[in-house]
Amino acid sequence: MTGAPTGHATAGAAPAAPAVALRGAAVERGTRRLWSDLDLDVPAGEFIAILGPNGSGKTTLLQVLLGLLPLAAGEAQVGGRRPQQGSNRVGYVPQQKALDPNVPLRGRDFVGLGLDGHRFGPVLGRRRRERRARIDDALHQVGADAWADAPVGRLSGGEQQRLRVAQALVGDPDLLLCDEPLLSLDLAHQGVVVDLLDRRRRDHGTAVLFVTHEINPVLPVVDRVLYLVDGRFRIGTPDEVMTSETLSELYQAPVDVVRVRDRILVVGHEDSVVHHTGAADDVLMPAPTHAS
Ligand SMILES: Nc1ncnc2c1ncn2[C@@H]1O[C@H](COP(=O)(O)OP(=O)(O)OP(=O)(O)O)[C@@H](O)[C@H]1O
Repeated sequence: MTGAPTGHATAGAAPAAPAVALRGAAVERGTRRLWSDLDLDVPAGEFIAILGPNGSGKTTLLQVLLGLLPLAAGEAQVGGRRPQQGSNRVGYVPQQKALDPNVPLRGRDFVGLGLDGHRFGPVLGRRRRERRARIDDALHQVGADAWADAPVGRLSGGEQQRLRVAQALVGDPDLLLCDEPLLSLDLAHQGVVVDLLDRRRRDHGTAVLFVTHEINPVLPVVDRVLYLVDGRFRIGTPDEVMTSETLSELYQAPVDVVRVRDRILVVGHEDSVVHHTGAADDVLMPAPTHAS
């Protein structure tokens, strides 16, 4: 199932290469094929949530698009080119790992790592001021002005996570790859980050691939879902993919999907593995046998 792209490319603009194009793509880790035959076009401005249990290959897909891992079969393009390591057109929010408490970087240094040297050249005079202004703006967008000069290793997990988002945005990317960027964020700051990414894709046409175990915080902004389970996958709108029938087929076990107001609750049975649906749902849903 493939839903119609609902991107936000500017009307009247010359047709551009999609932000991401995958054709017959397959990935392997060691001797294990994680998924194959994946076709996906992501136009400018589209917001795609990537869901699936632990180990289904969500992060691996981002690594392919970052040019860190070759496909085992098929083709991948980012902005019409083969994925390249270190591309300044791609912003990346990696899966969260606490930073070393002694890392000798301030918040603004950490965000500045998202700007490449080619574009700014020697950082002197006007360029230096321009660079500083962009970093300040990125810090401000994630509400991190207060710790611009604080050592990053001493910040909380959520504060560090907001700096990672600022670092991904500061380079003005065409594609944002986000690996569980809401982890460690309280509900208010989850909303800040989701609104920021949504504004970014609407105003600048940045395509967003957003790996998450929790669909509800992004449900209002998601165009399509790519749901990966044990080599099987579905692509489509949330209404197409997030159904009992589709998820039961993917998990090959009974899964109930229930809509409660504007939220989706996913309940697994026996050995099926389902994702959490967000802290606010925990009171509403029975605990699954396993939850990723
Ligand atoms: N560098 C590596 N070498 C070998 N196997 C790897 C490597 N990185 C990941 N894997 C394996 O590939 C599989 C997919 O990993 P991946 O990180 O893409 O899953 P994921 O869907 O992002 O999972 P999670 O929800 O736990 O983050 C896992 O079984 C993992 O153990």
